Amino acid sequence: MNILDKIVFDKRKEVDLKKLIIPTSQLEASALFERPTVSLAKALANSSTGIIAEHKRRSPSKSVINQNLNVQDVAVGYENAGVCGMSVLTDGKYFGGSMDDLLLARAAVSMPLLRKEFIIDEYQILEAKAYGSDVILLIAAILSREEIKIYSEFAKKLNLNVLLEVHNEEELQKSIMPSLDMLGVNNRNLKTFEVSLEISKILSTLIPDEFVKVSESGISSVEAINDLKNYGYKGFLIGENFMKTDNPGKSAQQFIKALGA
Ligand SMILES: O=C(O)c1ccccc1NCC(=O)[C@H](O)[C@H](O)COP(=O)(O)O
Repeated sequence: MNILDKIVFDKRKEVDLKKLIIPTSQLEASALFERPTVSLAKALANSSTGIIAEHKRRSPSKSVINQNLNVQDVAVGYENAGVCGMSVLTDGKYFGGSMDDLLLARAAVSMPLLRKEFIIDEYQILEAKAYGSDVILLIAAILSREEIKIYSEFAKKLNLNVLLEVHNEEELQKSIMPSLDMLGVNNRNLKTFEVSLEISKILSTLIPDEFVKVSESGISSVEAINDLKNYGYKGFLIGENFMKTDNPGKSAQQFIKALGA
């Protein structure tokens, strides 16, 4: 099994267990379920910087990145830095995240929040909404076209934005459909961890204009962003580059200042 297979294997067990503990009726009754959501796609389309900053304690590829930070401090720092939105990893086993991270971030900021998760069940989309998320991530490598359609249409009914993530042409071709808001190209191969920004450049011409284009992973320089902008990218998801520092908000602020957009 590669790492993605392992994550999905564990995720199925986790979701089955959660369903027994918190029924969907309880998720739907949560106060945040009625909260009007904020569009990340619109924020990116109207931005000249396009940064989506991530909260990421550890990862399968890098092990520990930073376990010493308070998620609310990180969220407020990112918002004050002027990022367009924040990605909150909620997977516990492989990334050290939690649903509480999402809830705490939601309580601290008003910018769009992306639940960064391995979604394989509608239950997780209800959970995302109940815990204050504005956006869900769907990963083409772990979903069929039919599942992408069902989950993205379900998310749209809940007024959530959908970011669909691909890593190669085959994943992109099978995924294009009107119920997506943003198409993200992950520069990291989630099976081998190899990172190349060239993937974003190669796939850029195949992404229809109606979708906001997002480049994800391995981005650590202003030069890389300025280069990717030439390929039509409006969003840039950055995790480790900010999270490896003592003050991710300040790092994001300096990065955005250097972008000078
Ligand atoms: O980051 C990993 O090692 C990883 C491994 C397996 C599945 C997903 C993984 N990462 C999720 C992400 O897509 C990134 O956290 C995100 O794009 C930010 O990447 P980076 O700026 O390189 O931290």
